[in-house]
Amino acid sequence: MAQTLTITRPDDWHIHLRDGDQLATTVPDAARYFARAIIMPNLVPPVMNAEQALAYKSRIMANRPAGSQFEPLMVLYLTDNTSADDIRTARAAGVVAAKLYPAGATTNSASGVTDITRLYPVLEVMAEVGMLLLVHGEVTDSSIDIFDREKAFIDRTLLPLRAAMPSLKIVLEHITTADAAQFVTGACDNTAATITAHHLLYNRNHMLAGGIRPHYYCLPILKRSSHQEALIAAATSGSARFFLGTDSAPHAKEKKEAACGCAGSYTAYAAIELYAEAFEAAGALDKLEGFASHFGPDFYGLARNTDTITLEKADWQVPDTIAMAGTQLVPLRAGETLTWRVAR
Ligand SMILES: NC(=O)N[C@@H](CC(=O)O)C(=O)O
Ligand SMILES: [Zn+2]
Ligand SMILES: [Zn+2]
Repeated sequence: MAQTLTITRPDDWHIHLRDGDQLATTVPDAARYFARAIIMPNLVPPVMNAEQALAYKSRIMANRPAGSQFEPLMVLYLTDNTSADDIRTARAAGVVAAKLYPAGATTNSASGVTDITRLYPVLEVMAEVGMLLLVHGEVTDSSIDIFDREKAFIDRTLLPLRAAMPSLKIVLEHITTADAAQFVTGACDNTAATITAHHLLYNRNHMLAGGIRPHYYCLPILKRSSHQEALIAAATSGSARFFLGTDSAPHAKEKKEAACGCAGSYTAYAAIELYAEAFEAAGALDKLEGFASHFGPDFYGLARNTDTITLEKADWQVPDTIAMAGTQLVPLRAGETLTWRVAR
């Protein structure tokens, strides 16, 4: 009898589904067993208002597999021009959060925010109407080393923002450093973070030692192993401030394997399987359910899912590529073996 693990059905609190024909690949992958997912709004052009969020949501729903109950949770993309009215209208339309992309920080962030302090009145309204602030936490200052950009963002932007806006719920997305884990642990109760599977499984040696591996390149960039260890400790600590967000971010193979490759790793095809591997390696499989299925909905003020999924220990080979909208994408761990799978 294979080892099995049954947990409350999980949700993904950070995913990129892209748009158009790409949804035919990304939505079924996300909907395999996640009940809900926070849909990142960094399309081109971005999802900036309620109308665009609802239209995007219906394009996602149109790509759900037959019988799927998968629920996309929509997010607004903050720009310098986002108004209090945009927030109120979006909240009334069911949008749950707004995303802060410092302008230029990551994929499709060109329309992002140049100075967050000028949006403080808008953030006040978010706190008032119960909309969360999701943050890509990196400075864009080119004089700051890429490996230090998350810590610099915490010091320069997040600490003052946290102090100025105590009643705003803030999720620091895809954290990559011990500094970020410490910030979240030490901040007020309205503070949480998502952690990706790849930041639990890898450090920058995996990306750079013995050859450059572009499919490990994502932002914020993988850090040294001491940071990886701090993330594993946070994710497996049982603290309700840390929960699952894959940051699965598909880019076509030729856009990754290029002289100037795009940032983002595709993990949605095997998300919970990859997390199970990381938690098992840490001797903490008993902590996976809280991280994957309880703490996210608790922080968002949503009900936990009531049904379950079962993982089983069984080797299987990851395909070399996955077809997406007339291109191929190379999933993280392409051609390698995974040791967990979701039982049917
Ligand atoms: N994580 C990434 O490296 N890329 C994401 C954007 C993001 O989440 O920062 C993408 O949209 O490709
Ligand atoms: Zn990001
Ligand atoms: Zn992301």
